[in-house]
Amino acid sequence: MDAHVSPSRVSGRIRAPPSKSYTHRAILAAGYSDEAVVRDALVSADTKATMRAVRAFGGTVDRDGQTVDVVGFDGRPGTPDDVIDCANSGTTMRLVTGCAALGADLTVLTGDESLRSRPHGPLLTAVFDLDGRAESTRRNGQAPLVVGDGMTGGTVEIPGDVSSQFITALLMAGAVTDVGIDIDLTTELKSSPYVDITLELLSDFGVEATRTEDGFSVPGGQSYHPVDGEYSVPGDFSSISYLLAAGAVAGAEGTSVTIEGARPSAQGDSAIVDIVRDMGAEVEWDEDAGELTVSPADLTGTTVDVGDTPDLLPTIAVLGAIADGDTVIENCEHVRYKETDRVTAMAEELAKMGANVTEQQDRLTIHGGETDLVGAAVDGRGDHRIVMSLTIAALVAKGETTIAGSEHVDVSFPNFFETMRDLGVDVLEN
Ligand SMILES: O=C(O)C1=C[C@@H](OP(=O)(O)O)[C@@H](O)[C@H](O)C1
Ligand SMILES: C=C(OP(=O)(O)O)C(=O)O
Repeated sequence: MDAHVSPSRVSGRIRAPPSKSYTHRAILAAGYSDEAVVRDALVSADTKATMRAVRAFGGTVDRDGQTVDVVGFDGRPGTPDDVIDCANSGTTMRLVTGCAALGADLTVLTGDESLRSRPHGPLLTAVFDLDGRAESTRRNGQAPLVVGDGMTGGTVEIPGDVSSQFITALLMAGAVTDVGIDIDLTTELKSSPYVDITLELLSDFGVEATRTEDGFSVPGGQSYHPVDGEYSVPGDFSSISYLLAAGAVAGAEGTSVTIEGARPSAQGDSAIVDIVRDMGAEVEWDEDAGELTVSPADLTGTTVDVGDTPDLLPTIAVLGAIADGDTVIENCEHVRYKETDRVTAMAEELAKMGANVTEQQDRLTIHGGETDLVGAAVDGRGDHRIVMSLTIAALVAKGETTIAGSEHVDVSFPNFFETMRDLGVDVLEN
């Protein structure tokens, strides 16, 4: 599907979708438990993949709107009857690999073309080092994966600069091994707030896990029980980044955009609030009410290290293309390992709209303010974040922008275009 976006002014009050990262973890943690209810869950293509995995391991998952009732497999995943399709979801594939490794038999994991091109090698090696089996069928560290053979606990070394999801996978699975898992990082950890999300969620499910001098540690022999049997998912700050950016660059004069569902949590991507402020927009955050209000402003360029916040790169790149002066996005090599290589994708797609962008392996510089953005035919590259960020660029471009593959927003923000329309955006999908 294509989205045809005309220049638009936005204002009004909308609600952010629930967090994808918390939902994945909560559904899988509920699977590891005997029974749990997940409230305010994100129901999207990616989180449905994690629900499928919990069912495949023998759990039941019943959904009524955003409430998900799970009867779990109580720490002992069964052998799936069929291959598990993780679709486009890296989080599902990595976290489910940890779980599948506990099984006495084998599980086969696959996904779409994008997911089958993403790296899993360090996690496969870690499972092998912990006496499980985890292999890439093509022996290149990429899915399809064959995983199982009863991973035991112990100490394992793993690099932290490919994906923090490997750490999350080992911590979640390690809690139900006999002896637990000590993880020693052999490199700096990228995306580290995502491990904080894991530690926070594990604690809410009654599972102890800690940071150590060398990495992380989870004792074994634990069981998952959420307080009162329930867990509520907070709003998603990666999704909020598009809404904040829309309000900052395309707000109707004298109006504002208010975003509900912006409760503080461990999400590193809440850094978008300070980034937008640094660029010159006025943002008020009522943390108790979970409400963000942003007013339009002329933005100026900034420098941002995205080591902890890779998913913000497409949003920051668009803000930079609209702001005056250079915006420098540093420490972004790991953003190349996502649904697409998002460093190249943003450089090339923004260039189609007239932006002047310099791409380096670990850095993206957007030379803003040199020319106005112009509407163009751009490609979302099958990547939800590329589609959503280009939509924000289109709000202020001269003329209509057509974004190919708009349906991919269903990965993390299924009602993205409805929300845009509610804010006053002129968009047609066909
Ligand atoms: O654990 C998570 O929920 C995620 C971790 C991050 O990935 P990496 O750890 O691979 O950088 C992030 O990009 C992804 O969208 C979600
Ligand atoms: C990279 C992302 O997710 P995942 O790794 O789960 O595919 C994302 O949502 O931007």
